[in-house]
Amino acid sequence: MLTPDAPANIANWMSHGRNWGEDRFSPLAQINDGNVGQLGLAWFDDLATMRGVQATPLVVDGVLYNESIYNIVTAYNAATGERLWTYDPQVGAEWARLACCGPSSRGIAAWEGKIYIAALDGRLIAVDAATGQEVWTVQTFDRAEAYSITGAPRVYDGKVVIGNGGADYGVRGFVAAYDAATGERLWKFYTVPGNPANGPDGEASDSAMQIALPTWHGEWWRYGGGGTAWDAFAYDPQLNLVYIGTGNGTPHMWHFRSDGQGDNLFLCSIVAVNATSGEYVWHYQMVPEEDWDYTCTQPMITADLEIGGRTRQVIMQAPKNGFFYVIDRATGELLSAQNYVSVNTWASHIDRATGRPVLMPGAHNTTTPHLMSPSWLAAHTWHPMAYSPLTGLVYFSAQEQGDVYARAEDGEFTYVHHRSNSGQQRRNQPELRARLMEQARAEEKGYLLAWNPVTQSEAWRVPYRVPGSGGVLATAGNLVVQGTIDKTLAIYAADTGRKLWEMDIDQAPVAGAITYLVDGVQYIAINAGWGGSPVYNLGPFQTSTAKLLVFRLGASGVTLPPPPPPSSVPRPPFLTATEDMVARGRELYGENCARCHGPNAVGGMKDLRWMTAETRAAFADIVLRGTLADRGMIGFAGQLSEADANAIHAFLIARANEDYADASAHP
Ligand SMILES: O=C(O)c1cc(C(=O)O)c2c(n1)C(=O)C(=O)c1cc(C(=O)O)[nH]c1-2
Ligand SMILES: [Ca+2]
Repeated sequence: MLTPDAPANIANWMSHGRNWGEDRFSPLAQINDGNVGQLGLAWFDDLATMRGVQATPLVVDGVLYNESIYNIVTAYNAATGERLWTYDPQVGAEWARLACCGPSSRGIAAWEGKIYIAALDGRLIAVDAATGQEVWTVQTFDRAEAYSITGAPRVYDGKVVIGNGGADYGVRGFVAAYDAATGERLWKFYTVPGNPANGPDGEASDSAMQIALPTWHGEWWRYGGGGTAWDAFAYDPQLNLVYIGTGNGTPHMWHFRSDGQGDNLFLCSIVAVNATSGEYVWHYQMVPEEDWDYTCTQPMITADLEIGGRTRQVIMQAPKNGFFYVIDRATGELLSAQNYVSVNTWASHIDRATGRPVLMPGAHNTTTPHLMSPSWLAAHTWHPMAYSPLTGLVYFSAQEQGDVYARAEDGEFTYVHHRSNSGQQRRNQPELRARLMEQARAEEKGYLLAWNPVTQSEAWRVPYRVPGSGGVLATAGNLVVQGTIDKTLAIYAADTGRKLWEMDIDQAPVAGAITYLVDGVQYIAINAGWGGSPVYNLGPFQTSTAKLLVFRLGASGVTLPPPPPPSSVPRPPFLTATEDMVARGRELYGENCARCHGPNAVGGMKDLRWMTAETRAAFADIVLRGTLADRGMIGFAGQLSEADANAIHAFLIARANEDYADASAHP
């Protein structure tokens, strides 16, 4: 059986992180630091969407499998770009509302002649890799709950492992494994406990809930509790362990979720489970008392490192909270942890003896607004990370991006099904809030970081203008490949960070690149489509559609279509609403709109500051009655009133007036 790790598989990119340890390091070196200057565009495919495309393509034996938005999968001849088949699972556009950051998927899985698609609406679908014909489909979650899937499935030992998202709305996270041949469910592992009155779930490997239960208080199960495994997994076939990265709690505010008590296992943890049974083996919790939408679903990489004169089997992660962790992957013991960005609002350090963060005074949320950096916007989020065993360095997109947090007053928080249930309030002390927000924006940084996991120190960095650059690939050609927020694809020397090659592509890829070999020729491929979490740094106008780009040495003659001319910035209407109404709109915007349209209404998949007069006239119809539902902007009539929509519009007009002079100067 040809596994992703097999040396015979050097030409392929068969699994999400290339191998089961997900190091995103390719031993291919035909394209290298000596000749990368000759890299040119070999072929591309226009994905015909303005949404972010986050998927890592796969390549198996000369066929490239790619996934666009709404889980549409296309197979290509990997050398020529000829389309072989397309499979569209027909995901309803309304599911985009339950995906915080767009209807994108981070990828697919391949195994024994099948391609596995984890659809946004919870279906796990196996299609024939040769024809794109559906083989089997199972529904992985209850469609009445606020779950969605954006993460890539993985196949380990003939089992398809898949998690889900939804902790920002209110669900109970779990991971399940299905027989890759038949779709039969083999195990299910909950990441947080359910209502203790209901007893164990006989269908799940539930023993770990006895460990988790004492760490929860109050009535968290009413809200689901969270802990969703929405992105990263890794697998060690010798230890027979599947590593699960878990997410934040629901509601975000610890005070409302768990009466402000307890660690709340297994939120923001790595949990190792037995690959055969789904039974708990060990856990390490990065963020006890989770209170900030910090997630530990970030990419995990296994490696064998020389630490203190011994070879250690480790798993590494750089989660949202800004610390880089090196953990023994057999036992879960913390070997080291060091901050890779400035973290001085959350924790001073991680105590080696207890493995716990030493929180800064004032880190936990109160009703007074305070600035947290890192914030939910993440010091590093799902963007693929790479590790080169040749340089011994880990490469990832790091950023310093704070945000203002304050929790609602007691009695002010009411849970609403299918809605963002953060437990925050965005009204108190608006002047303090505005000042902190300004400070956060002024302190923003984004860079490509090369990190030594043994010494826990920075090797080099490439600073960018702003946060928001993409995933990373490392190769034996001494290359590190990254899409940048400056709308380029860039390649750096893996040992020094020196820039070797860069191309304008009029798109800022957030996804990770891959590399593969067909008929002795090495290619580099990447999805270039900007969107997802830090959705606001590209400026008000994103111009080109998303594209799959494929490069090789010496390619010439293939050029991208010229970018459409930027549209001008429409002058916003005068602000006539009261301050109170704007404040109410700010709050509603933060709870309902910010995840897609950007914090503080900057950027997003549609920048709402720069609506045309026609869109403004139709605002309530769009927001409440879903007149743009076919584009994924579903109506919020169940959650918002006419007055709410007007308040949100007033807030957007206020924001547009604040920023108009700047935006019209730099369209
Ligand atoms: O709590 C969750 O279940 C959940 C899910 C997702 C997701 O599925 O994309 C994200 C997050 N949280 C999240 O916290 C986050 O920052 C985030 C960024 C992105 C993205 O696609 O860029 N997704 C998600
Ligand atoms: Ca989240």
